[in-house]
Amino acid sequence: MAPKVHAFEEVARHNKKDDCWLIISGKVYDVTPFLEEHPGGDEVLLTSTEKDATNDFEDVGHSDDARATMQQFYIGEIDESTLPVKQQYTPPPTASSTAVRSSGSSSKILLFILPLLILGLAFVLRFYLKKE
Ligand code: HEM
Repeated sequence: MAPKVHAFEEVARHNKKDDCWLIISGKVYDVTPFLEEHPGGDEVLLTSTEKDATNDFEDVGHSDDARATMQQFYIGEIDESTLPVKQQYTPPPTASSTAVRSSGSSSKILLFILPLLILGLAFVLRFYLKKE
């Protein structure tokens, strides 16, 4: 029989002590009956719900025994396309960097306009002084 494919949203709803599902290496496990027996405690299992717990599971370096034990809790596969995409953190532009950028461009304009203004003023003064 083909394994049942679960959507992430559905799996994520099973996040309680009396109803706890985990996603590990693309597979879904209903570990509810194992919570009390888990040598690492029930809390770590509960905090590994609502996400892909593969890293959490592998980071501990579980034994082959643990991997054999988990088989009895297997209830299907996760629909990978429904897993939330890990967002890459891109820091927003800081106030100082935008200030530098904008002050940079406005000072360039000023550098261009200032000599023209001075030149214009010189012409106007010359015109009036000649008249007098
Ligand atoms: C179906 C899933 C899981 C099964 C069957 C399982 C089983 C086991 C077993 C049998 C042990 C004893 C040590 C060993 O044999 O490796 C253990 C320890 C432990 N597990 Fe899990 N585990 C599962 C998932 C998880 C997850 C998702 C975490 C999250 C971090 C976790 C965290 C731990 C921790 C912290 C220990 C204690 C390690 C120590 O004190 O040495 N386990 N687990």
